[in-house]
Amino acid sequence: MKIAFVGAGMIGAGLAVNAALKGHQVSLYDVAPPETVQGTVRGILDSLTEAGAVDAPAASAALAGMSFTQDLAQAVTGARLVQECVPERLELKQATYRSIQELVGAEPVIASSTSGMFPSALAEGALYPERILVGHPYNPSYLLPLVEVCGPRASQDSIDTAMEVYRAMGKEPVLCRKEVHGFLVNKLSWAVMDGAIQAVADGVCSVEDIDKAIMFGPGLRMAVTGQLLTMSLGVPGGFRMMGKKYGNEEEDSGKTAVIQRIADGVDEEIACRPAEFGNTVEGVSKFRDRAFVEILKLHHKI
Ligand SMILES: NC(=O)C1=CN([C@@H]2O[C@H](COP(=O)(O)OP(=O)(O)OC[C@H]3O[C@@H](n4cnc5c(N)ncnc54)[C@H](O)[C@@H]3O)[C@@H](O)[C@H]2O)C=CC1
Ligand SMILES: O=C(O)[C@@H](O)C(=O)[C@H](O)[C@@H](O)CO
Repeated sequence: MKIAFVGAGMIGAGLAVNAALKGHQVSLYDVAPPETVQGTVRGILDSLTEAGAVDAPAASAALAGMSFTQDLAQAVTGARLVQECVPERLELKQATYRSIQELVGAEPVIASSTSGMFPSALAEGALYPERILVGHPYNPSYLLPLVEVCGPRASQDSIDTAMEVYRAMGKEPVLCRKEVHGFLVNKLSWAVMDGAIQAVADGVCSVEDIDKAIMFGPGLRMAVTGQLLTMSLGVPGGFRMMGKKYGNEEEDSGKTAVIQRIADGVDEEIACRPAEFGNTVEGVSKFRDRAFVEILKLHHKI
């Protein structure tokens, strides 16, 4: 399938490389000269090759499958999805969508990489607002799998198409059902950043120590088992027993319904995991430990 990337800087070029490495037809449109964008793409492919993520023939084939243009019509015509990655300016994004939809109508889904703008604001004034949603990636976009899809007012076909295209790019799309500040995890990422800044500002720790604390503690766990599964693994009996273990039984008594919902969700998450990643509590714990060992070896901690 053809996927177009409008704005091919740090984020757009990275996502375009993902799509090209999966064999899709990829077009990159930017106001910068094509050779500038090609240079960005080559740099990403070199990084992936040096890191052992791809081999040189695959990198060359990916580059050959990409077209670089300053002609928007050429870039977006025939695209299933247009990933918008222009600078974080609302008017610029809205003008970009109008230009795209004037050229190709409601054909492509338009997904914005925006860090925090709401899809309803982005779609204001659009010819086909139901085709506009957010597909928020994480830097470095050529490696981090997450794309947060958010579009409560987009059509179901638009949502389904975006999820399908991201999976075909090898990404891990998750659906953010409501327009909330920071979507699913930018909100958490910004909260961690604010907390880290405050700890340093208050003289509680150094910059290096707060980063070490995160990367060798909760950050390492989150990288392998998220947050809710992580906490569940730390308590015999799982999430249902958290209050008892940490002495919050009285406080938790008022949250029984949500704790039950989380515990049931963790049980389902474990059961739905592929066997090789562990689909029992014991299996997940063993997978977790294997993953920690590999990461800690890179940090020369093992
Ligand atoms: N950098 C990051 O860590 C992340 C950024 N984002 C979001 O992704 C979007 C892009 O950010 P970056 O890639 O970091 O910015 P960037 O500045 O690296 O790339 C933006 C690209 O857009 C091009 N551009 C400017 N005006 C244009 C126009 N009218 N039409 C087409 N292209 C145009 C620029 O030449 C540049 O190549 C922003 O909305 C940002 O908030 C999302 C996740 C992470
Ligand atoms: O951190 C990321 O890669 C993304 O969440 C982003 O959108 C931006 O970096 C944003 O967090 C900057 O505030």
